[in-house]
Amino acid sequence: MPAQKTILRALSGETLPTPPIWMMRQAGRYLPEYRATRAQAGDFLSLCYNSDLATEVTLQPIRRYGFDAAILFADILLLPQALGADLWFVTGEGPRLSTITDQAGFDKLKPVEDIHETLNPIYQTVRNLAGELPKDVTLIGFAGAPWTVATYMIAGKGTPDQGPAHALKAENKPVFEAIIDRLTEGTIEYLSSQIEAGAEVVKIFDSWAGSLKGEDFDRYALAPTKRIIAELKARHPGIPVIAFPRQAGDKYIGFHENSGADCVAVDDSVTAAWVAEHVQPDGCVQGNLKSSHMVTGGDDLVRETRKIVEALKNGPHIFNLGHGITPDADPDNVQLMIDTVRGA
Ligand SMILES: Cc1c2[nH]c(c1CCC(=O)O)Cc1[nH]c(c(CCC(=O)O)c1C)Cc1[nH]c(c(CCC(=O)O)c1C)Cc1[nH]c(c(C)c1CCC(=O)O)C2
Repeated sequence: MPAQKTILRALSGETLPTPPIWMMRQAGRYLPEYRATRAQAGDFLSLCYNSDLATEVTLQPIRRYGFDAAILFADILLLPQALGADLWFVTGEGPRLSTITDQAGFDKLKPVEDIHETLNPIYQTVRNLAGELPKDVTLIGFAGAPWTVATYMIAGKGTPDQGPAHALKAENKPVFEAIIDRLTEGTIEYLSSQIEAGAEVVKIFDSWAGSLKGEDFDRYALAPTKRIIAELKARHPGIPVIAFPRQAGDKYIGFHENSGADCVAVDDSVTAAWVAEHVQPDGCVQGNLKSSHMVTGGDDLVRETRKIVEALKNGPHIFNLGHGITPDADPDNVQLMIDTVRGA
């Protein structure tokens, strides 16, 4: 067998002497070179849809740090936009979308086969990256999980408790479930096209999975993710999938098997020792350093990084943060984390 990339080895269940490493939001505002390219593009969405500049910002953290994986530069909210929702970003506040709260709103969405018209530039970014990345670096494509994307489409913005989506689920289940289904089918097509363009792994971000409890979690976080993974693996045998049901708590236990994911990414609300005991026996895990260490650095960063590497060293592990790096992070702290993981 040819020597494989370290991320792919970990995803196939191999325990490596040093965990491979990449970082959520590794291309982002904490990097001066990202801010410069974003200014050149004009704004965030123009950057996402400009394949050349999106390729450039994806490569920036690879050049600067030599991460083991590159993640496509795009956003989980491009899919609702491709389905016909209006999308814009308010500086300092975040995303805004036209809202869907009833059947009439749902009926305005486009059919799934129409998404590619909008998303073609994203596939072009993937093709560019497949050609330009160093040969030991793995290319990760991604999408949001249906529940998380639906919370933005229903509220029209990010919400602390996903209240509007929970309300629609309670008051108009048919429309709520129709949105989940359309997103599930759209996500299958979107990720399938990324894989055809050259993504070697795909990740499903369910950032708000933790606000679904009990049966709701199984129905609206787990089941759509399972359906997406099953269909992707049927179409692209062997494609590895990372699932990130953020803040799933006890629902992290068994998530590999229940969803079909090759790797479960864990946030920082659980300890690495707990993950080693309850989640890693089922397969590769990814995580889970607190993002705030990228701001504060120092001995705490080194100690906590070592603790995670140590706790997860007896099974397949990809080192990462528990959530995205924040704009106020110090780029030198990222280097310190990488040096600590690699034992430099
Ligand atoms: C919920 C969510 C979104 N987008 C994403 C999620 C799921 C992961 C998570 O929970 O963070 C995922 C995402 N967003 C972005 C990526 C690119 C790949 C990466 O480097 O990780 C990925 C994987 C770029 C981005 N997406 C966004 C930025 C910042 C945009 C800018 O340059 O101003 C980046 C680099 C904007 C964005 N996009 C979104 C929000 C809420 C915001 C505003 C918040 C913020 O400003 O950080 C939606």
